[in-house]
Amino acid sequence: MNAVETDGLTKKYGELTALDGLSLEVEEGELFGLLGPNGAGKSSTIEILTGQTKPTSGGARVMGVDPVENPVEARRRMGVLPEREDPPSFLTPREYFDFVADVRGVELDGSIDEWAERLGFSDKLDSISMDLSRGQKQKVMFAQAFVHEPELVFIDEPLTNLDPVVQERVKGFIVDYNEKGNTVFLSTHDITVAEEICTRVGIIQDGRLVAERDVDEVKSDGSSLIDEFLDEVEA
Ligand SMILES: Nc1ncnc2c1ncn2[C@@H]1O[C@H](COP(=O)(O)OP(=O)(O)OP(=O)(O)O)[C@@H](O)[C@H]1O
Repeated sequence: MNAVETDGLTKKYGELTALDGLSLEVEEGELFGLLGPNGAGKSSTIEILTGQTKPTSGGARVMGVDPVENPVEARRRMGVLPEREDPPSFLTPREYFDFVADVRGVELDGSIDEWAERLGFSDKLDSISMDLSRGQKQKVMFAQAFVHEPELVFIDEPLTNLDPVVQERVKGFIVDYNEKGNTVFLSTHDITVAEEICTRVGIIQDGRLVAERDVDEVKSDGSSLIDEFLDEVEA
């Protein structure tokens, strides 16, 4: 089964066309990277797939569910790290994780302390979230996407604001999570990251999918994703 499908997705914000008939498929078990320059439509795509906004036209399915018609059901089957969202200002990270676990119907059993240890925010678990740095907030948001161990995770620009040590840990975690059989759909403008961890990438420009590449095939052809990307984006 496809974990993600979109069919002719179009998204307009007033006069501006952010997505222009985007069709793509991601199979279960892939670590798929939606790669594209600033403003290409990556976040708009993820926002539709995760039921945060509706397309102007076209359709989508995630794990067989229509996220436009059934956003609550679709959200139950996925984890989401949105690009532009913070933990609630007046909750501590611990309180926020308790809330997320409650909504997802899971027991945390100390996993919060493990997450905090892994990503390096143990000393902030009981601080009010509004006092956290940008990167610390991002770590909390990254962890909340995984607490219920979803089979499908959307992560929008996962590494922005993170220091290099944490970036390495986050990349390693994403790869391990995918190797356990879960599907990961990430968006990034960082070609090096896509080449390092993704199994397949789709290149998006001006709201259209302009190319798809199997990352191992690109490497075994002796090519690099940056050359492929520049060819497509300049074309
Ligand atoms: N709520 C909105 N209102 C108006 N225009 C928007 C809105 N959200 C996005 N856009 C516009 O839609 C286009 C696509 O934006 P989107 O955030 O999807 O791109 P992106 O590929 O995620 O970019 P980036 O890498 O810079 O985050 C951009 O031109 C952006 O300015």
